[in-house]
Amino acid sequence: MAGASLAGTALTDKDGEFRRKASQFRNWITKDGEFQPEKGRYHLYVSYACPWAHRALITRNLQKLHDYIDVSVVHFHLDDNGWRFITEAKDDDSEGTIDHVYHLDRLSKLYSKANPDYEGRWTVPVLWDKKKETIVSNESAEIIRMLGEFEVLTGHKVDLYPEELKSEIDELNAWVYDNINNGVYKSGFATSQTAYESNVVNVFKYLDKAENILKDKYEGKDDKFYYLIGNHLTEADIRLFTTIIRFDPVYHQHFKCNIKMIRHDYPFINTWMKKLYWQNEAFKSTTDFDHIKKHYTTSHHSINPYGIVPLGPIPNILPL
Ligand SMILES: N[C@@H](CCC(=O)N[C@@H](CS)C(=O)NCC(=O)O)C(=O)O
Repeated sequence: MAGASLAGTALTDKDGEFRRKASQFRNWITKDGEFQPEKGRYHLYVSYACPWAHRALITRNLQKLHDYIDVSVVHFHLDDNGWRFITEAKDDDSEGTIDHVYHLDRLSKLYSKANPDYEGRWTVPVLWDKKKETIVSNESAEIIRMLGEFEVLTGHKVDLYPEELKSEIDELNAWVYDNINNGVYKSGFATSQTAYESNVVNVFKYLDKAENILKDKYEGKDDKFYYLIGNHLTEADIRLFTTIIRFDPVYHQHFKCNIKMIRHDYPFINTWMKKLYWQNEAFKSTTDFDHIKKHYTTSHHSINPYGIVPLGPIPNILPL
């Protein structure tokens, strides 16, 4: 399975449907477990293009972990051998960074180091343990929760999953994941008209649902808060944001999610996204539209064989 073509067809089942496989490294950082929070022990491997890795970058930023967990960024272009790193350090990260830990040229080699028999896909994000030389987790949903454990060292914690909101967050995360986060991929990677149509219609059904949640809360109010759940920024906002910020620039055309646009048709989601982006540095500083656009449009050859990167929409996100 590892190395299967990202052209699209090898990712779909016989019925033309894309079904995402479960992540395989599922350890947890905990105060008194095998993987304890320690300064400098862990390293985060990400792609700036990837919505799942973007969750981890936003959360690292919100939890103020810059001095605790370093980051390596893969090149935006993904090929049949997976993600790669640039091998000579450069002043900017427009094409990613070197692998700061091992100077590897391929992410696949990191997975082999953790488990030589690994047969899954070589995905980002990866939370790497430099002490045990293994992968703690390659599941973004769990990585963003465990970053909260560093509170014992930093004395700082933004509670993104507060006790009293847990069930509401879980409920929202579940349908957002299946129908929106993963829904855009199911639309874009579909290799039959039927699979595409049912998935794309479904994406918009659930965007409508998210729009109505925000509308019910904020219509007619000039509220400084603008969050999906309660009056708090929670992981639910982070998890929806990383898909919505990519929607007009990429998913609308590249994944053919073009029944509506966020900026024209979803005023409440658009305001919510713009507030997060323009008013919270953790969201803006981790969003790299160049990596995002170039990654999708140059990596999926069956969707865009010549790898032409579309110029629009201009701008990628509207001002507040
Ligand atoms: N369930 C994983 C999914 C991660 C994932 O699919 N990442 C994509 C990038 S957006 C990837 O690395 N794909 C490389 C490949 O499939 O070869 C998570 O949320 O952490």
